[in-house]
Amino acid sequence: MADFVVVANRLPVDKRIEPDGTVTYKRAPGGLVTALTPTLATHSGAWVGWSGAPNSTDDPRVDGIDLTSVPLTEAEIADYYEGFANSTLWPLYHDLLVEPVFDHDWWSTYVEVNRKFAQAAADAADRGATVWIHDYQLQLVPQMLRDLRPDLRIGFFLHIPFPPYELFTRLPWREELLRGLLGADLIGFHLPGGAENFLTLVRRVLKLDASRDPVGVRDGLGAIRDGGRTVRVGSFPISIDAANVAEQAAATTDRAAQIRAELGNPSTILLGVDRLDYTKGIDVRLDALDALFAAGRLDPADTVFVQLASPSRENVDSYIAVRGRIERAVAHINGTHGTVASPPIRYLLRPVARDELLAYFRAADVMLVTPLRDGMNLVAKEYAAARSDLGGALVLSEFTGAAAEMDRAYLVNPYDPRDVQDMIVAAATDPADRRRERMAALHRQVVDFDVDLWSRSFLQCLAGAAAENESTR
Ligand SMILES: Nc1ncnc2c1ncn2[C@@H]1O[C@H](COP(=O)(O)OP(=O)(O)O)[C@@H](O)[C@H]1O
Ligand SMILES: O=P(O)(O)OC[C@H]1O[C@H](O[C@H]2O[C@H](CO)[C@@H](O)[C@H](O)[C@H]2O)[C@H](O)[C@@H](O)[C@@H]1O
Repeated sequence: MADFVVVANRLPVDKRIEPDGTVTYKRAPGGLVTALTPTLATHSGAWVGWSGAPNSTDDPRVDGIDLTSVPLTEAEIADYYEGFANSTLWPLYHDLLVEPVFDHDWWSTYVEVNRKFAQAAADAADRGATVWIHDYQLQLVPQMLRDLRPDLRIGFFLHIPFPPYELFTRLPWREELLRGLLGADLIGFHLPGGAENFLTLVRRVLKLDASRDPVGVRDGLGAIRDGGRTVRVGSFPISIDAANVAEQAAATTDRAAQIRAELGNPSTILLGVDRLDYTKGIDVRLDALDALFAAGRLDPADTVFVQLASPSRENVDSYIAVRGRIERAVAHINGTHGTVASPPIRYLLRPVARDELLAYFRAADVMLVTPLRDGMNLVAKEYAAARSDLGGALVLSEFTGAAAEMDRAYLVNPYDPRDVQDMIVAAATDPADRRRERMAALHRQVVDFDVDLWSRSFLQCLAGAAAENESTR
């Protein structure tokens, strides 16, 4: 039994089957696992999640963490993960960038799968344990778990934007989702705006007494009175292990120089690093580069843009469509502005090893992070952390959570093509001392506000909120 349990859609491990048939597990390098490893290591920690493959029941122990697999059938993966989570909630919570699908069968499967996760968490948690539930895939788990185990301290964190009343209330299941979340003692969002949207929804849809004061960052929590309990609501912007990224990136100097040489030593290397998702605005930056080459504002013979894309949710129609759009744009730009020997766009559709990624960060003169909407965007923070040499420049969409903290980036409105073009040119051509001064501020920001602060501040507020509820039980 564990006294600290993380519940997330995915387990934090990569499973490998070796050529001789033996199975090995390696800790996945994701932000969440990095953030929570210290807490998991100092407690008897457990992690409840899905392996990413159908019907997996392995429960390995990796790096001192007990992993509990929630097995999902192929039909559940289709209806819960690809369906309700990523074809209904994901587009609805990301400003309707594609049309969400409202399907009652998907909803039924979402309820059933959330129940499986709640039961697995209830089975893993010791008496009075702290359980931290993550993200939009599991919004019903807090209340389901509270019904099963009223003794637990329950926190919930949403990693994606939380929409305003006018969008959220399109959901036929809006009351059930709000009620599901209210099972937590503390509900965390990246930004105060998400927390305030939630308070408004609870007041208007559920007619509960919810505070109206602005929510602060890691402070100034909102409060909802629900029967005898108080549910606290706050803003906790996630970050990265910046010191570690900086140290590892500094060790890639040789490889970074080699990358520049492999690309033909152009004057300017631009870089994009993303999951292949329509929210990330990969097409926004490609369109801007096409226009800049056509107008002669950037020289395609002396500029290279490297887009490293990681395949994502490949069975979902909107992801198949965005891949097609991006690949057509890459072919169009190279065909129009390049030569056979030196195409200005280099595009890779597979995940890149961590060290290699850090070397690309060190090689890039300009990092392009142009999402149309993004809860946080850890790539922007990784780039700033990697540039302890104070080189490079970050072009960052105002529609990312990261923009709220990284205001010394070259901020752009991704919906305004001219603004994106102008900012790319400014980031590439501003005097070196101005670029350096901006990067120094960004680097300091990510080092000072790291992922440890994120998890510590959330867990501290959770302990306070839960103790308050326990004292009135
Ligand atoms: N092509 C890639 N190869 C390797 N890692 C990648 C690639 N694309 C993205 N990543 C990593 O995945 C994570 C993405 O996190 P984030 O920017 O917050 O967006 P999201 O979680 O929505 O994908 C970062 O840690 C980033 O380094
Ligand atoms: O699990 P997948 O379907 O493969 O998707 C990967 C993750 O994508 C989302 O990430 C979000 O969380 C990041 C960290 O807080 C944040 O920076 C980013 O803006 C979000 O998009 C998703 O929320 C995770 O659940 C997925 O595991």
